[in-house]
Amino acid sequence: MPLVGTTEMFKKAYEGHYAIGAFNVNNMEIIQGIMEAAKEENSPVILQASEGARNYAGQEYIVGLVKIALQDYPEIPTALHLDHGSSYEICKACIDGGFSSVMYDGSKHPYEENVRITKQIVGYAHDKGVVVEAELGRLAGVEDLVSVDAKDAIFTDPDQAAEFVELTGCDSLAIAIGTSHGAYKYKGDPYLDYDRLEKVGKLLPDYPIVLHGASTVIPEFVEQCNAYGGKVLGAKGVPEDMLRKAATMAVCKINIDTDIRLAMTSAIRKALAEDPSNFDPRGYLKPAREAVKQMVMHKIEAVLGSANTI
Ligand SMILES: O=C(CO)COP(=O)(O)O
Ligand SMILES: O=C[C@H](O)COP(=O)(O)O
Ligand SMILES: [Zn+2]
Ligand SMILES: [Zn+2]
Repeated sequence: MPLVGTTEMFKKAYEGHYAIGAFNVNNMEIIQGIMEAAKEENSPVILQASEGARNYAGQEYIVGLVKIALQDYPEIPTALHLDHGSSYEICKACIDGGFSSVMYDGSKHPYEENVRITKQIVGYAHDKGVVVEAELGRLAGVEDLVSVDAKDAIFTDPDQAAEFVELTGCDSLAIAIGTSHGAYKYKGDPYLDYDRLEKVGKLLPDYPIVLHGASTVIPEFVEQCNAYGGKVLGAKGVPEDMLRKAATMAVCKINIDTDIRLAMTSAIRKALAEDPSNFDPRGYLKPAREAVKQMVMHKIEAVLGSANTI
């Protein structure tokens, strides 16, 4: 099967009250680990590359590696997605280069400009059969969100979200309801604004919503990092049961990068510490790839609910 867009997988996920995992990829081992997990779980998957990933590996390497993975796993519906594209030019380069889905993240721009550029990208992408994710709202840390006013200032406004989708024609929308990127998401208790998500769902029926910044920062992996010389202190993520609940609502795509980073790095630290004489990269990259696989399998089972949906 060639790369697919996300329309079909999101439709099934919406109807089935589960979500598709979008996992960030930067190299061969990460792609292989994710695809092995998708195969084992019989689940569709989204491989996503950020601008940082494009700079690190090179766009053509990423596309090439994913195409080879597809030959190995032709039965797995797989999308290749640009994560947080910051301009029309970068989205266009990915569309022209073989991606099946792109995100334009205009959330830092004024609303009108976000609408204008998103619409322009949707026009180009749809002509080429590529789907577009957009973003509205700010994925800030929520430690200061004590008041309703503060939430309204940062989180996505449901009415504006409905208008934005109508104006731009984007195929999915990332919203801000309390998640944020990285390993340090909350100073206080974890929080997701389900009321807001429900309002968005009512105003945009049958429409796929995306959650960024949805890693859980599983303590076991932080502890393993730190036990083998790491220094990851005070990290906190979104509890998995909270994400599972969001996946049963309008959320059809859940983005996970940090948990894969922690899984890989803790595996590499452990392997190096346990065999200090080893200097063969395969000695630590093999357990790292296995750690990616196990993490993705765990996410599919505990968070996404997308196992056996092919
Ligand atoms: O949203 C993400 C990628 O776009 C990743 O979020 P995490 O940092 O929570 O893994
Ligand atoms: O949301 C960002 C993703 O975690 C990708 O991170 P990156 O830009 O460092 O590749
Ligand atoms: Zn963003
Ligand atoms: Zn993101």
